[in-house]
Order: sequence, then C-alpha cells, then structure tokens
Amino acid sequence: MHSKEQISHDEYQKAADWLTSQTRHRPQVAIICGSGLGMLADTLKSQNSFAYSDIPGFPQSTVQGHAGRLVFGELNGKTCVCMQGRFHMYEGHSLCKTTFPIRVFKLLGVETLIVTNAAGSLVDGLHIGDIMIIKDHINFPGLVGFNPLTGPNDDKFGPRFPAMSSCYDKGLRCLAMEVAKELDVAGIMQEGVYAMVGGPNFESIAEARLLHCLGVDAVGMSTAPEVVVATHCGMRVFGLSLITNKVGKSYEDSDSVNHEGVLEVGRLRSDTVQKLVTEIIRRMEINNNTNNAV
Ligand SMILES: O=P(O)(O)O[C@H]1O[C@H](CO)[C@@H](O)[C@H]1O
Ligand code: HPA
Repeated sequence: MHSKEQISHDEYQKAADWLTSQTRHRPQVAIICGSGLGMLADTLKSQNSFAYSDIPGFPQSTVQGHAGRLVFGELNGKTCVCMQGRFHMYEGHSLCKTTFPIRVFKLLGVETLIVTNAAGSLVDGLHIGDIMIIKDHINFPGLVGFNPLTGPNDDKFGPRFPAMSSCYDKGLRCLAMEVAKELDVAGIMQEGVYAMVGGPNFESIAEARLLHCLGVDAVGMSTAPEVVVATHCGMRVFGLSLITNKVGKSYEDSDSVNHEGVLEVGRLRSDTVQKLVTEIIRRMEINNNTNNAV
C-alpha cells in the first residue's frame, strides 16, 4: 500500500475555507480523540459541529468508537477544534488522507495539536487505566517508507527533511505532570515511548517481545503520522496514551485483547482524561502574535 496519492495545497485550502465560512470559531488548539475518548469534544462550549461527510476532502471514519464529527468550540478561554474520530492507515486511507485534517487545522491557524490514543502496555510499570504522556515515538510504518510526507514536498507547509528529535513539546509535558499532581492523578501517569504499528491485528507474542526489546512502552495503530505532519508544519504537539490493555508477551498468557475492551477502558477513564486535557488547555500559553496561516 505504497500510496502515490497526492493532495494539492488547494484541496487543503478548500476544506479550510469551507469551515471558515461555516463557523465563527478560529481555533488555536486542535484535539484528536482516540478510541473511546470522543467525549473530550463534549466539553467544548458554544459548539459548532460538522459531519466529516459534509467537509470537502475529508475521509470518513469507519471504526467503532470514532464518531466522525469535527467539533468547534471554546474550552477554558481557548478556541478549540476537536476530531471526534480519527483516521487510521488500516482503514485503507492513504497516509496523506489519514493526516488531511492536520494541514487543514494549520490553515485555520491552529498552533497546538493534542493527540490522544488508546494503547497497549509492554512494560510492567504501565497498568490498564494508566495514562502515558508521550515523550517520543517509533513510527514503524514510517521507518520503512509509509510516511505521509512521501512525494513532492509542499514547501508552504514545511521543509523537505523535518527534524523529529523534539516533536513532543517539553514544556507541555512538564505542564501535564504539574496538572496531574494537582488533580491527584500523578500516580497513574508517567512518560513513555509510543510505537505505531500498521494494524489492524493486535500483536503476536513474538512481535510484543520484539517491541519490548526495542524500548517501546506502549503500542497503538495511530498518532505517529499525525504528529509527523503537525511537526513538519511547525505545530507544537502534546500526546497522551490511555493504557487500555497489557500486550501479552508470554505464551502462557490466557487474556487476549479486543476492541470492545479498549473502548470500555476509554469510557472508564474518560472523566480523568477530560479533566487533564481541559486543565492543560486552560494553563497553556498561546502565542497570539503568531500568524500561522501558510
Ligand atoms: O489509536 P486509536 O485511534 O486510539 O485506536 C486504537 O484502538 C484501536 C484498537 O482497539 C486501534 O485503532 C488503535 O490504534
Ligand atoms: O495492544 C494494542 N496494540 C495495538 N493497538 C492498540 N490499541 C489499543 N491497544 C492496542
């Protein structure tokens, strides 16, 4: 599935212009809701929401737990746009379609991207229900050439060879830990490395052992392409993984993971994730002088 699909600057602009004509909100922060975490969008005040099917160029969500709506609104004094449902490579979308909304957000003036996901833990210290602040990622599809930036570079968005050595903003990671302490949830939070695999199958035992050996703390099937595209176009990124399951590394393990279980943990922890994200956004500094439009 080495996609040759290219999306022109005009197509991103068309979606951004359509959204600008439909809502008075001009978002500074974009939030992507992971599996079972769509309720984050419900916290926005003065909402305007749009079905993905109505937005020019947007793909459709096909996964249970991903509603397929873009919600604009106010949250603690910041204007936000929330993806209630993300796109995954395994749904059959090209990677540039999977990340289409990110560049549209850039054109809308978004400066900060908050990504959330459901992920499986590979380490003893991360338990079901814990929240991992993403410190770094391993983009397995990207390492072998499945990268949303493949193809002619659009210099209006960013450089041909973007650095990825500090894509998860350190200031926001520190802020998240401070907020976690104040909300008394620091005990279930720690930083770690997220790895994206292609999916849609969950990992075999041997794959889980390999990921563990490679220094992966949590594994999922999303996020890295979104973060690559956001970093390429100069956005500040913050990411959270909700640990929804332990990834079996022993042939003696009898538990096996399934998507319903993943969604259930999302529901159980939705309140905590919501409070964390809401408070981080309240305290986040926004550079109002930056003209982000490209
Ligand atoms: O990464 P999000 O969208 O949270 O979803 C995660 O949950 C699904 C598996 O249950 C996969 O899509 C995996 O990537
Ligand atoms: O264990 C997992 N593996 C891959 N993706 C996932 N998303 C939630 N849990 C998992």
